[in-house]
Amino acid sequence: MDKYFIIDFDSTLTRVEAMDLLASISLEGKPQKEEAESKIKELTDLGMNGEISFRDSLKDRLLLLEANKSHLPQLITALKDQVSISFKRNTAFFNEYSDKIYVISNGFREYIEPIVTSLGVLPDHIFANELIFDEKGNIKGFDENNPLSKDGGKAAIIRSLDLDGDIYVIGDGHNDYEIKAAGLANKFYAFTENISREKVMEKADHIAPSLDEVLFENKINSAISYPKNRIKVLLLENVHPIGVSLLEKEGFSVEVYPAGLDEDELCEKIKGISILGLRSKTQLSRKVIESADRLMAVGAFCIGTNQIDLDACQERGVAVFNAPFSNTRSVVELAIGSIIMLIRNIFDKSVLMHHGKWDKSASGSKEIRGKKLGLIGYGNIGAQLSVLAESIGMDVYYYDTEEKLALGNATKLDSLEELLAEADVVSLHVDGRIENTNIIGKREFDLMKEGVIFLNLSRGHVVDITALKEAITSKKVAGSAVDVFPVEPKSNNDPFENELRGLPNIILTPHIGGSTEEAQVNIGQFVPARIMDYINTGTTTNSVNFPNLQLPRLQNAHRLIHIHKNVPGIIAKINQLFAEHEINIVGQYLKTNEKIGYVITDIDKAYSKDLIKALRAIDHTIKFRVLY
Ligand SMILES: NC(=O)C1=CN([C@@H]2O[C@H](COP(=O)(O)OP(=O)(O)OC[C@H]3O[C@@H](n4cnc5c(N)ncnc54)[C@H](O)[C@@H]3O)[C@@H](O)[C@H]2O)C=CC1
Ligand SMILES: O=C(O)CCC(=O)C(=O)O
Repeated sequence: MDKYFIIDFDSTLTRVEAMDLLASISLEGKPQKEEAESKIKELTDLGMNGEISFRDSLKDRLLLLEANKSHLPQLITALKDQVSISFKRNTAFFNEYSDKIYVISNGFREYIEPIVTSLGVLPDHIFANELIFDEKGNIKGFDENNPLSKDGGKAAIIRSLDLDGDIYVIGDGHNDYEIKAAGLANKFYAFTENISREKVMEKADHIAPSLDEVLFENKINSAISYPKNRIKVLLLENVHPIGVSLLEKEGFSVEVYPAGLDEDELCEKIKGISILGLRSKTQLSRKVIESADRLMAVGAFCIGTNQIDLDACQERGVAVFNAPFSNTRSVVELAIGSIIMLIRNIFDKSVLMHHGKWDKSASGSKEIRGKKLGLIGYGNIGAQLSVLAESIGMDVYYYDTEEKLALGNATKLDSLEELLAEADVVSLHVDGRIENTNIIGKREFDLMKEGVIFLNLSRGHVVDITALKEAITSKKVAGSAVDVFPVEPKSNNDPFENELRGLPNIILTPHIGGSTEEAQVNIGQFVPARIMDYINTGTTTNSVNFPNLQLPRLQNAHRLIHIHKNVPGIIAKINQLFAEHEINIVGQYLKTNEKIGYVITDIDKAYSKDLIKALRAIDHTIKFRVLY
């Protein structure tokens, strides 16, 4: 059975309503411009939603336009730039299916024809209204005998065409739906790439956020390998709106959830999800990863990735990305602020003031100048804190399990014990790997100086909380700032339970070290960019569990992405298949880590389905995808 595609023009084939554009040209410099333009938009919407008769909407809009024939060339030039993005990239569809595509519009042939014929639509497959001009070229009306100037006009045209086959209507307006309502189409696709009209979407058989979606649904080759709207993204834990909007703009279907989810909830929610975004609260366990059926990438909208089972992700070919330095500065600033507040006992004094008590005294209150700051963990945060603390007069000492370059005048120490014995202020900046559980406990507090200030802004489980409580109670620790806890509430609505509550000179903060507007914007931009690079090109730069490969943009080629278990001989098998299928390789990139191999092969356009099947069937293949 032949398939015919009936395509609407305004807001479907082009991103705009041509009449709005004509108004902005014809009313340029006229005092009534703004008012007339908004009236035209309103009339367009009322007509498109089926709230007023189409003919009335057209008549009233034309009157407001005050347009002339001389405005049309400018309109046509502007419209050429406004062809919808997914239509622009699918010109091959217009060429291949030219005898099956009709553009039927209630707009005007005078500007529609030059645009759609340039895409490959045949002139006798264009049906539209026609303008009438007076002797001065002013638009004075339209041909009222044209069926498209009447309500139900589109259906009348289809009826007269008497097409022998299935009919698919693609449009954004109620008048497009009417073709289906009249029993003349098999399917109505509500096209939402440019505008989403609730009333139209409700009636659609299928929502099509792009032409690619229609082509994919109809098993027709499209310019991209997979419609983006089919890629579902789940963003948990209040990811910054900028991240949400970047992923939406890319065309993904994005769902947001304000809090974290527990394991069972997530096992359910993750079904069908291709990209998961989370922060520090959500535990992405092996069980969850094994419940995922489409997961391709995880974005940790934070630095730490200890909440994610990275091995399980790797074994399933799921690439994990984080934001390794987007909130570094924010944590450092909170640490500096906390040190000063604690060493002056400001918080307790402030609380007393709120209760009406004036306690002016210098006792136990010190400057930080000349005090020894001991940093445990000298990574991005530790090192930046080192520089800032030194610039305000502290002497910095650090201990790191890795070899790290001392910045400024910082002194590297060879053991944790040395550091604990030396420091007036101890600040923890290690990562949350499981081996770091309780690295600071009773023994370590005992090794610290009397009256030490102790900060943990890294991860809750690295400190034994009971030991810290005892150290505070016994006055061994004179002040402490704790931002992270072994158990943290899932959302702002859940209570905070912890034995540190109510102790003196303790700053408790709800895991907000990285929660500044600047950091969240940085993260919201950084992580989606990595994910989109990965989805669109296969690039894995900054992935925390995949071999890092920076790939060139695809040009006139197909990219085959093969993720496999790192066992000998896979690349040989891949290339043997290319040779057997006489495939010309235009570029190949390979990187492995201990567990997986990541092979990207760019090939000439021609390849067979058998090749793809054979590549997928290679033993130890974890994931395979094609990009074009
Ligand atoms: N409170 C908050 O809101 C935030 C907390 N964080 C936490 O801070 C941690 C550190 O962040 P970055 O400095 O960016 O990470 P990083 O990975 O650059 O640095 C961590 C450093 O700790 C060292 N290290 C690990 N275990 C150690 C041990 N047992 N003893 C001594 N050194 C050890 C590592 O060798 C590394 O140099 C993150 O992993 C995250 O858990 C990060 C951002 C915000
Ligand atoms: O802001 C968050 O949710 C987590 C911050 C954090 O701990 C991190 O970046 O590792």
